[in-house]
Amino acid sequence: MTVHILPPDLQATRPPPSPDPLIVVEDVAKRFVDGRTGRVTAALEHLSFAIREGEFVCLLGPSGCGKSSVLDLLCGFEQPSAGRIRVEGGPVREPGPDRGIVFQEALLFPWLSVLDNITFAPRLAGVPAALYRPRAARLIALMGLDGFENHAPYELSGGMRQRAAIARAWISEPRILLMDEPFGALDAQTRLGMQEQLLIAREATGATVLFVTHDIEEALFLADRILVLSGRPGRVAREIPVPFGRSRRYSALLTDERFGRLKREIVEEFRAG
Ligand SMILES: Nc1ncnc2c1ncn2[C@@H]1O[C@H](COP(=O)(O)OP(=O)(O)OP(=O)(O)O)[C@@H](O)[C@H]1O
Repeated sequence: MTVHILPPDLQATRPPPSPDPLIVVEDVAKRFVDGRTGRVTAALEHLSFAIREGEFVCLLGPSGCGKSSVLDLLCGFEQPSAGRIRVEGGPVREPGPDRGIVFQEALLFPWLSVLDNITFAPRLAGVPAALYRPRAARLIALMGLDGFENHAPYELSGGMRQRAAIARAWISEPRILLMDEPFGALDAQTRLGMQEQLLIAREATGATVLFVTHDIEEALFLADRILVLSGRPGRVAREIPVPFGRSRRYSALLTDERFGRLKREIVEEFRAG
């Protein structure tokens, strides 16, 4: 896959990073109550972490440990049962343009073209076409979707649909990108290309990324820091700074002895529960 470098006009114009964390999660619990039976499911308990501006953090944990619930809280789809969540210093009450979201399924509107999907948010917000059109064109090029602007989502491959979903999340210049296993449904080769493209785009935009995955190698390849969640109810069992710097090649990591060591350590952490 061609990897495009983000052009300067797509680089977000932001104030210099603040020394205060951009995202703060403090002793958060999330419990779901079944309205019919009254049964309570504790998804998260005593969850605390902070993320600084510009960091790429992976939330890594086994299935069902509450990873998606963390993103739902940060998006504002759900409210915590206990504890506090602050984004840019304020509480999260609802979804907002400061937080772009990419789910495992691309969730494009099937009746809209690729271009109309990507430009959905600025059109809804009444942004003039002269402002968002050039930006959309560059994102389409960046994501390797040239020539597919007028295609419907069903005419795209799974990888292309996901790239369109990322472009849609990125068009509003979100300060934070929340990604829930976005490459989980892709084949290994497409996935690798997407991961490399994401790292380049993140580097160029300076966006803060919280990326949920259950794939240890994916977390080690992408993250500046990994938060390993415990089994349900999820809390941070371990925090791992990733020592590979920002310009990464997957092939180089595979021969790095630290990669194998960290992978073994995380596997042990999973086994310990
Ligand atoms: N809306 C909901 N109502 C009731 N229970 C829920 C709801 N959302 C999540 N849960 C429960 O909370 C727990 C954590 O779910 P969550 O989807 O956050 O885990 P996850 O780590 O993202 O899982 P996976 O990796 O399998 O997607 C699970 O036991 C799930 O059944």
